[in-house]
Amino acid sequence: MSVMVDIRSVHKSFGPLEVLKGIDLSVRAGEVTVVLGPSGSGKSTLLRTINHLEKVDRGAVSVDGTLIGYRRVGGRLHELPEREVLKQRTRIGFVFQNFHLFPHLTVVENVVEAPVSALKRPREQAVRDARRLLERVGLADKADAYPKQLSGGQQQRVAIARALALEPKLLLFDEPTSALDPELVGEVLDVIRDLARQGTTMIVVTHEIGFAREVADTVVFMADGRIVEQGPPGQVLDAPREERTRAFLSKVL
Ligand SMILES: Nc1ncnc2c1ncn2[C@@H]1O[C@H](COP(=O)(O)OP(=O)(O)OP(=O)(O)O)[C@@H](O)[C@H]1O
Repeated sequence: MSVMVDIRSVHKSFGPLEVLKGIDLSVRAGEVTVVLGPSGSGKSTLLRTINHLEKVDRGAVSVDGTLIGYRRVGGRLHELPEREVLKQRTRIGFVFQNFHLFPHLTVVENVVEAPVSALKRPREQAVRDARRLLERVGLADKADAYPKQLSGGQQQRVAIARALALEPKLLLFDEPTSALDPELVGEVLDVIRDLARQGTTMIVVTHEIGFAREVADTVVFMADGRIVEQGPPGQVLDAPREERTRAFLSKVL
């Protein structure tokens, strides 16, 4: 299977605080990687470097064979112009904890916005595609509602449909269920589970251990800016080698 994400020796600091301290990670196409770790360990920052919402200080991030944000010229890295970064970013779907929907747009308009503006898709076609995607996440009947008329779980499913509208080669989820009431978590995880079954390449930051066990091909455990453990869920979740992983799992399980 081809490599979709290749992260090499990535370092990132915010002022004096070193948040990523040399991350190496490889994600194969069609696989689901779940990232676990205590608060502040660098999980969100890692996701944000993958679609270049954060620039790395050192190291390299490639997605589908293209260095995001950088170009290698004669062995040295040169930054890509912002326009090219934006173009690459449109092929990576990002689903945030707090949905980030446009409140003044209806559900279908939220889904249509990016393909029309970023991919220059004709609006009529984008609306047809959007309605199909809304059906896929179980929200066909909410297409003309506004976000505030939906539950948190429904809003998050709209956010997933919106990410899918860009036909991304990679989907990133940053704690997609942590802002939801417990009874709404399942409906969002069901959608992600379906995407996994269809072979969507995903990196999911979450504290949902049961979900990780069921869906992940690889579980990555981060602590203090480093990946301290990674492997199949049976290994990392059931037989962790690291004391920090054991302590974390005993708290969240
Ligand atoms: N833009 C920023 N400016 C300054 N510090 C930041 C910035 N973004 C993140 N940090 C700091 O970097 C560290 C890692 O943050 P990050 O959000 O990546 O951790 P996390 O593992 O995702 O945590 P959580 O589970 O709480 O979301 C934290 O100490 C955070 O305060």
